[in-house]
Amino acid sequence: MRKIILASASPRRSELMKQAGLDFDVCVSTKEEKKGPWEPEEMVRRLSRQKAQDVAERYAEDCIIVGADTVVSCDQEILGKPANDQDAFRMLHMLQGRTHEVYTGVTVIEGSADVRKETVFAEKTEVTMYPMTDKMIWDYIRTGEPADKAGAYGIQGRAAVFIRSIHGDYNNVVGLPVAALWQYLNSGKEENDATL
Ligand SMILES: Cc1cn([C@H]2C[C@H](O)[C@@H](COP(=O)(O)OP(=O)(O)OP(=O)(O)O)O2)c(=O)[nH]c1=O
Repeated sequence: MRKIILASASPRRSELMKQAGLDFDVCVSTKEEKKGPWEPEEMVRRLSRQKAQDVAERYAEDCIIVGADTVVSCDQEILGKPANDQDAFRMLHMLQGRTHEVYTGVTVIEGSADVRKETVFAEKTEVTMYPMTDKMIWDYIRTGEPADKAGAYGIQGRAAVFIRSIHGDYNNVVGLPVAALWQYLNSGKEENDATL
């Protein structure tokens, strides 16, 4: 199996890769994310590609680069990380008591500098939240959890108590649809060549 490079600073993505038994190094993209007027699925596909391509430029040897990007979508609005606490409140106030979508895009770049193959895919998970009072939202914001998370919540953390149901891959909400990624990396391989 070729060396895998995770092009992400997200500790959640690293944890999920480890959980899947994948052996990898981390190399973080430093390019500013170029956001455009795209639909959420197109947005996460493009941003995951930007991250993977930026890191791929630093590796001439034969390897596999994985980039990912996660956004929340609600009322035709794309929610990334909140700019500040007020913004986190606005996002959580919008999301509470209803259903929204979480999209994660993944780009896999394989090969060496001479010949590279790019694969891009995206997963959608629907998340339904219980109603939250303003006090519940502010108490949650004070935990500090929303700051670095798309949509201002972490399903894997304290926000778990506000989740009524989900439809789709849980890990996709946490930032990486690791099953789909593992299946892709292992597709077409003989049993003895699997990365388990
Ligand atoms: C909705 C949700 C998002 N998130 C996180 C996943 C992502 O880390 C983050 C969205 O930000 P991203 O820009 O996708 O990723 P990142 O900035 O953390 O890392 P990098 O750009 O280096 O790859 O939100 C959770 O951890 N739990 C959740 O429930």
